[in-house]
Order: sequence, then C-alpha cells, then structure tokens
Amino acid sequence: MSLVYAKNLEKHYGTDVVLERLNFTVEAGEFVTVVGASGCGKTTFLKMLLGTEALSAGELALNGASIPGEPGPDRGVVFQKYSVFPHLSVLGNVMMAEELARAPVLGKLFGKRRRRAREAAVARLGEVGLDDALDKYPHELSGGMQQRLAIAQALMMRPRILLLDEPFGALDPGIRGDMHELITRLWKELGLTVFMITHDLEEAFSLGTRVWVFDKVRHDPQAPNAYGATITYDLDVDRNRDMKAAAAATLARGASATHPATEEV
Ligand SMILES: Nc1ncnc2c1ncn2[C@@H]1O[C@H](COP(=O)(O)OP(=O)(O)OP(=O)(O)O)[C@@H](O)[C@H]1O
Repeated sequence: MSLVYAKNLEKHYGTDVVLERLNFTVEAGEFVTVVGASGCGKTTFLKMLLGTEALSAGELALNGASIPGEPGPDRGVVFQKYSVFPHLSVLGNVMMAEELARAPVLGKLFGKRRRRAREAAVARLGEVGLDDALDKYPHELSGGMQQRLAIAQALMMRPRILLLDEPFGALDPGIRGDMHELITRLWKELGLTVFMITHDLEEAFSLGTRVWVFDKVRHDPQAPNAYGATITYDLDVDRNRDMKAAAAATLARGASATHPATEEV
C-alpha cells in the first residue's frame, strides 16, 4: 500500500479553484520536491498533507485511510519563517513539541516522562548539530541554527513524513549547502518520506528523488480563477539522474508555457 495517495484531489477557496485533478501515489522513503509559480498552491497542498487545510473534493489518503483533519505526530513540518517559541531555550523548544503532544492541556510533563522527553530532545538536537546550544534562546542563533532547531522540533515525535515549506529559502548559499547535507542525512538515517517546496530548481533536483511541477493546464481568460494548478511534470530524478541538468534548464526557460497539456477553456 502506498504511504500517500491522492485521487482527483481539489482545493477551492470560495469560487477560486487553487488546485485540481491531483492524482499521485507516494511510497515510503521518497523525497518529493515541489516547484511552481508563486501563488499556484504549493503551500496549500502541504497544508492539506499536514491536516490544517481541508480538501474540497477528491481523496487524500495516508496509509490507506483518509488523511486526518488535524496535524498528528506522524507528520512534522518546517516553514521558511522560523517557527520556534522565542521565549523558550533551544532545549525548551524541542521539549515543547513533545509536551504539547502528550500533555495538550497543561503543556507540561512531569517526573519520569519529563526526564524522558528531555533525553529525547537532547538526542534530537544532537542529530541536527545543536548539542552545544541547548541553553541558548532563538534570538541568539543564526538563521541556519534556527532552522536546525525547527527541524529538531519537527522530528521530536519521530514522524514518518516530513513536510518542508521552503525551509532554506532565507539562508545564505553556503549555509544552504550545510542544510542540504543535514536534510539528506536525516532523510536516509530516519527513513523519512519528505515533501519539500522550493523555488530553487537546483535544490529541487539535487535533493529530490522525484520533482513535481505545479502549474495550470486549463485557462479561462474570462475567469482566471476558475481552474487550478495540477502536477504538470512528475520527474523521477533517481532513475534519470542524467536528465537532471537538461530538465532543470527546460523548466527554467518556462516549459509550462509550452506544455503539451496546456488547454484554453
Ligand atoms: N486561507 C485562504 N483563503 C483564501 N485564499 C487563500 C488562502 N490560503 C491561500 N489562498 C490563496 O490560494 C492561492 C495559493 O496560495 P499558496 O500559498 O498555496 O501558494 P504558493 O504556491 O505556496 O505560493 P508561494 O510560492 O508564493 O509561497 C493563492 O492565490 C492564495 O491567495
């Protein structure tokens, strides 16, 4: 059984169709990178996987069952903007991920459970290279360190799926290289399935085993929001490593404008 499955998945906001005709299966262990024009619905798609946006039509299944309508410990998420608590230390931030999940009312664990959560948080912070920064506060961290912290937080509950929304978009190129190594290592070591949005084609092709391009194929000049984006390219990068450069160049030239499936309705 596929880990994630979609059939004719759609998302509308009122009369605006954002996404339509999404059909795919994703197996455990894949690393899917998602590219597409600004505003085409990439974040909305990620939020449907996370469970914070409801689908409007079609099916979206996780492990063969309809995706839960709320976030769960099986899905971790990292956004571009640092999503950490500013008033908590690095260690406190990562422990909070477990405290909120296990003690949602008080947001606090006690005794043995708290000690275990602390040990787990220290281990997660070691995995992302923040073992020397446990007592620092987010404002004392560089952008790269803040994203490492956000990743540790997302991995605290040992999710099977990691959702990344342009996590490295705000970082300097040198730091991005380090983050690419980190995410690749974590993906392999933890056996994660990753969905990652990026605006950087180079990043999409170098990290992903599969690259999806979101774009509109149906257009109504009288009603620009009547049709949404769909997956216009689904490129298996692993099996076709040699086409990587060619495909990246084609996409960069704006292949969507000449995509054979483009229809005017
Ligand atoms: N809660 C909402 N209510 C109404 N419209 C929304 C809502 N969230 C998103 N949209 C609209 O849905 C469309 C897709 O937005 P989304 O953020 O998913 O695009 P995106 O591809 O991630 O963009 P970007 O690359 O700029 O981050 C946009 O037109 C946006 O205005």
